[in-house]
Amino acid sequence: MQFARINDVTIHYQIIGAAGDKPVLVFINSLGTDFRIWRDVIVRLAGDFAIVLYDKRGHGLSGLGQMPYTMEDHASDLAGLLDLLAVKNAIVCGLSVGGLIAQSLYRQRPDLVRALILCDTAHKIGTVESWNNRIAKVEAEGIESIADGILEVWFTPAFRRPENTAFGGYRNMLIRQPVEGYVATCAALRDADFAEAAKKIAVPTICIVGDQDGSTPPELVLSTAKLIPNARYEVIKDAGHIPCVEQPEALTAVIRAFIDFASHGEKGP
Ligand SMILES: O=C(O)CCC(=O)CC(=O)O
Repeated sequence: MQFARINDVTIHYQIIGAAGDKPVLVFINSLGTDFRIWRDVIVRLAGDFAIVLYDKRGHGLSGLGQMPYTMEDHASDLAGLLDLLAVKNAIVCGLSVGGLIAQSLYRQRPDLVRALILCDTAHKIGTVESWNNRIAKVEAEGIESIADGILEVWFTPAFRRPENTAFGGYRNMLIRQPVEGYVATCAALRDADFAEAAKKIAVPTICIVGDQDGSTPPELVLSTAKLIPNARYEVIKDAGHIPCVEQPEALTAVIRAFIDFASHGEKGP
């Protein structure tokens, strides 16, 4: 287990594989999850890449830090971690709020980013009203009070079968996140709108979405892909908001093909 002190917050991270001449791939998790959601993708990529995983502040084993949070605070934590690890020119893959952190990182520190994989995310997610309602409910009644509704957008009905033990495990992951970190990240989501910044992204980018994503549906993700010059767009079948859990094999294939394209200019997906 590895921990670093970045911007006065304890950040929990993991590195798999030494960089050497391998490309560095950074993964950023979504709201209410920690970096274990990437496990089934990582095991398919390890060996070919140096992989950096971390829990954003307020999630997993990372600390809470100063409230309130902005998307720029989250991105600054990641920049600090990559500086500490002497990583530059990484391929950065973010899921949902992780994708907004990736976009913010690119704005703050373009030297750290050589390509973007924006997974089940957008230039803007939700409305001020929807986030304020969620914040009020979670502050009053806890994360468990909204868990069933959240899990419906995270996963397809096939995954949500009661006998699927993984489903129960991911429910535990959600309801065990710290309320303060969850709520502060909801506020950062509420306040982030990267529509103008998206038009200025000048690195190879792919926008990926699960066909049954109830949080950032395909039409929203496509609208973001259309803002980003030359961005690719790919739909993962039979997946909700978290394809790295539900369809890791298909997602890994799309990631590999995109990296191949971004690295060699070959025809991607
Ligand atoms: O998943 C995220 O990072 C934010 C989008 C969202 O609201 C999904 C959820 O309901 O947990």
